[in-house]
Amino acid sequence: MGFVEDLWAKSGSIMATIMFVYAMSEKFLPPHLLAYLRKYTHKLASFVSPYIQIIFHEFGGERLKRSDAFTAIQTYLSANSSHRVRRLKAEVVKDSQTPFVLSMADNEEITDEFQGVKVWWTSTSTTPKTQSFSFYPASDEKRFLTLSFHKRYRDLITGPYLKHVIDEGKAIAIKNRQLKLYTNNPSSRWYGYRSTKWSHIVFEHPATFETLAMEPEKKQEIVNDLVKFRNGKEYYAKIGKAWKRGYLLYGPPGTGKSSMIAAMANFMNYDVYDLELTAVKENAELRKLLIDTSSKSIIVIEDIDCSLDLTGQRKKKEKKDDNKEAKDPIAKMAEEEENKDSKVTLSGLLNCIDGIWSACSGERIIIFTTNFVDKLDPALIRRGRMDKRIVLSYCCYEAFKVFAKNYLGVESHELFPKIEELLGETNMTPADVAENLMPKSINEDAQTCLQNLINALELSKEEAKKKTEEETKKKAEEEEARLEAEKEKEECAQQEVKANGKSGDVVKENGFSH
Ligand SMILES: Nc1ncnc2c1ncn2[C@@H]1O[C@H](COP(=O)(O)OP(=O)(O)OP(=O)(O)O)[C@@H](O)[C@H]1O
Repeated sequence: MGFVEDLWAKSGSIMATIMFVYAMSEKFLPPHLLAYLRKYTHKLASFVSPYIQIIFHEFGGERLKRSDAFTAIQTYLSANSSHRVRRLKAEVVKDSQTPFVLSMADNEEITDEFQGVKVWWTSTSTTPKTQSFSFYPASDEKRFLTLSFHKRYRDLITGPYLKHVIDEGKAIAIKNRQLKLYTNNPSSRWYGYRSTKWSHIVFEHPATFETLAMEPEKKQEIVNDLVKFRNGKEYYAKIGKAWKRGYLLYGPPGTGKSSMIAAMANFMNYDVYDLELTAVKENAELRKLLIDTSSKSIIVIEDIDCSLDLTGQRKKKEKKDDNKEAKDPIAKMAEEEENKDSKVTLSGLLNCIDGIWSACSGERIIIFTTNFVDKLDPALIRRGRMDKRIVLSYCCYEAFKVFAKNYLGVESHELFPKIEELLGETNMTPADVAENLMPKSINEDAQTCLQNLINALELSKEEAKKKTEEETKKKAEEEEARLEAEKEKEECAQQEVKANGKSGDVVKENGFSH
């Protein structure tokens, strides 16, 4: 049995080799001989071999788009077998974390195993002898992967194995991909037509949930929420809703809103789209930008209270700037037309989010940030639109401990109780705590840094006390001035009454005298 299995295995490998030889001969034989060879090799192969071959071409029929299956299989094979193959090919791949990606070189063969069944993969490329001209750079080279396996395992290999290969290939690609930070450019106008698009840079923010200073329970709650969302594909499909989640982050400046967004993006491995609403001139443009976002992305609208005013209209400032730009009469007419009803409004924004993403596949997160939650329109923050609110506030003791561990490598210290006490007595943002705790030179040890923080907290407490005293004093002075003014007013009124009373007497007297 072992011998037979081995024989079959060998013949599978031989078949793969025949395919190479065949592919190589494509390069050198004249076309009419090649046609014969093709016909008879296939006949012979199918007659003698119990092996099946599946071919995956790099490009589809139109050769415009690289086949997703090919890419996923190549990623899977590169990750699982690059150490087993002797000849590798190095390619610069746009979105990869590494400078180049290694994959199996042409005409190499590797063996894979699935549930105890052996399969063989070969990579082949052919260059037809053609003089035809093409616009597509890869059009003269055909590359394909061939999978060979025993026909006994047809169901296992064409079903579960290929699914496993493609799923794993996609997962590896996501893990290895380089995150991007997109920003929308101010839209430009060309004879009445507006156009806008995203431009991107590599996203390399170092913030993670480990570096984020906040209460551990709150942090865990957010992580759990994200994991639930990420695994929620079936759930969202079942309830018939778009696979999206909205977060509202609010808190004073320097409390970690941007750091939280970066930590979320790194944790989820999602691209970030930083949507600058003030650069968007009309709802149609907003729609286009939202449609252009990829799945597995976080769309961020920062300082929402500054981007749209409370009635949902765009800020007047941008409108003024826009007028300056529109000197051409045609463009001016188009702009006047557009101004009638196409401004970016709050309802436009919300409808875009609800409507477009219901029709788009893939998962998306939208995050609004604000320093002033009370200023926001209730329509924006109502449940369903903003699924979760996250308050980021002044630094608490738990958050300080994260900084102490990350910045100084200390988890306990005799100065901790003093810091806990001071943090309870004064409001200091995490940004300021981080700034004060960070060693200023290599000579500063943990003790010095903690003492620096204590000094800063005491100063902050002192300043806050002084400010409160000044405010109290100011209020008292204002109250005194108000009372004084009231007293003066009363005295004036009394004097007036007196004066009027006297003149009344004169009138009376006069009346009498008449
Ligand atoms: N909770 C936090 N955890 C870790 N680092 C923080 C935190 N809050 C602030 N920081 C530090 O302070 C700096 C400023 O924080 P960040 O930009 O995230 O605050 P923000 O709330 O977004 O501020 P703004 O409202 O001004 O944009 C960051 O570079 C980060 O190092």
